[in-house]
Amino acid sequence: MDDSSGLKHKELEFTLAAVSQLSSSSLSSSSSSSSSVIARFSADSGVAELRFHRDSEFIDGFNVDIGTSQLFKLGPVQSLCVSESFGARIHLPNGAIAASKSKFDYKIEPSSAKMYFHYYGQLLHQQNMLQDYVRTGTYYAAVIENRVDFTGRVVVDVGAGSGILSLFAAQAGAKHVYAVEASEMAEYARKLIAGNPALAQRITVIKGKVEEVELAEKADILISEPMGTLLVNERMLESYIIARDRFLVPNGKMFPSIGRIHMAPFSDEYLFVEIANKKLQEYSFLFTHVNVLRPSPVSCFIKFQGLLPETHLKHVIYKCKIMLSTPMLVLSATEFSFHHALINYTGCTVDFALYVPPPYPEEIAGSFLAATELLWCRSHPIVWVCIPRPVVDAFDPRLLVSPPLCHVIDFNEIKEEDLFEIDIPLKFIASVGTRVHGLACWFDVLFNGSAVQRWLTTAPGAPTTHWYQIRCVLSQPIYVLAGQEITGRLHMIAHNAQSYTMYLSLSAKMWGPGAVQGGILQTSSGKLDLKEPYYRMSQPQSYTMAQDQQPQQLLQAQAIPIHTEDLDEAELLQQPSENTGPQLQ
Ligand SMILES: C[S@@+](CC[C@H](N)C(=O)[O-])C[C@H]1O[C@@H](n2cnc3c(N)ncnc32)[C@H](O)[C@@H]1O
Repeated sequence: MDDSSGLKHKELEFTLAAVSQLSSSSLSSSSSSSSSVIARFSADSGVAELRFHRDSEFIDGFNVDIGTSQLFKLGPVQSLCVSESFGARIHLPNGAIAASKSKFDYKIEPSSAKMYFHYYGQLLHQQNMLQDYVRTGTYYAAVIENRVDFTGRVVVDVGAGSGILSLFAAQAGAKHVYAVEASEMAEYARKLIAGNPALAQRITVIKGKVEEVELAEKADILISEPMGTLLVNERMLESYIIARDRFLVPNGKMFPSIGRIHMAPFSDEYLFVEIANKKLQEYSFLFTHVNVLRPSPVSCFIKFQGLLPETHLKHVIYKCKIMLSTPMLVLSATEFSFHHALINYTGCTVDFALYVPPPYPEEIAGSFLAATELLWCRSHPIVWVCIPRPVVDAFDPRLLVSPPLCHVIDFNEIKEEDLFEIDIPLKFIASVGTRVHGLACWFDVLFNGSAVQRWLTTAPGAPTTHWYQIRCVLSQPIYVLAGQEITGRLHMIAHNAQSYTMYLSLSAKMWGPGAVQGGILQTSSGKLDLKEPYYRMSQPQSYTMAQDQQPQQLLQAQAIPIHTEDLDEAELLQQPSENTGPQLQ
């Protein structure tokens, strides 16, 4: 703020609707009595700050430097959370300043992060990725072929997992590799790397989040495998970008450096019918019935009614568990704690109890819960509604209705915030007359080495990876004729369960006479949660092509020839093996 405006010493004041996430020692007691807390923007000492006051008293110990802060919207209606980019400075009573939450902690729900790192802390899941020969082999080839980029260089392996990419980088002659891994897998990585003494002396495993750890030196090159389903699921790309900003020297290399999301409309009657049936089944139990009992404290019993197949039980309980630890963010005006989850499962009914101490919140809003929305209405206090999930499987590329278009994400250039909301306008020309049932998506990434450029692709028709492909099924099909234009939008909004809410709409534009008016004939839209896609692996694989029918370039891609003289090192790689079950990525 400049002097001439006269604003330099002014303060802007507003009363907080709710305080629930401030947790310094001095504020913790006020978390539920929000009405008397006032937030005040000030620019006293030239530093714009947000301060909190209760009963005219400045609450010492929690003030936010606006210059280094970010605003996060927690839900469509509810409050904004203000945080500092590099962790809030909490002034402790003894005068020390403690770094508190990191960027990761501010945007990711703790229960989601806990489950996420627990998943990656298990060897089974690392093994599943290691055994994806297309994935691991392409990384290996890309690193070994581009020795020139690694030799004598400092490398950071972002999210090192088992440490496999660190070993590749060290093999390619890296001066030193910092393997940063937040999960318990870091301990295994240490052991695995120690088992390769020739390389181990040039690798340091650091247990922690890339958003939080400090490194002794800057990196010349970053290597990482941050890709989730549809490239962006898990929101690990943001950690890759943060690592770039924290550790990489200017003009340093990123392996991979570019990601592309490819999209095309598809037609698949079998899938459409299957999903339509599944929806009926899910809705039948996701309409919840709520009884409010009034002992002290007040408890609500939520009963799922209707058909609950065994296969869904795990899913439902899992959701309940997510709810157990997350509602504080939504119910910012009140304490909201669940007493315990599952009480009873009798064939087709699941009950669980939750305690809601009065006063009841006026409104609950938000869609941060994975695959669910929690809505508030007075007559039935809580309604839990399912958001459809996209489908993951390998499909025949002949199901595509038009050539794909792609959305490019340049890892060298993109800002972390650019990934909070991804908005892709869609425009296709139908190659055939058919019914369009949804949008098919896949991705690829580029290793832009100085010697060899290599793409890792998850395209339909290419050798299958553990990512397969993803399909968003519309609630209504759209009829198109060959040559007709299909327009639409894929709008993805990141949520704090490390994934995205997807808003998809597809429309068929008028074709033939009258087309110049640009009229829309039919449109179909839907909302999906990318967090836990439906793995359709129990179904017979829709796409199985005999070896002799495969295009030559695909067979070549599967073999992943490595252009290097160090073929003895290539022998370290295992042979391809089967992919197993559902996974995060
Ligand atoms: C997809 S796995 C890849 C593992 C290994 N690099 C590989 O290619 O086999 C991603 C890994 O990154 C770790 N990870 C995710 N986010 C992280 C973060 N913010 N800081 C540190 N590690 C992270 C996960 O725990 C997981 O082990």
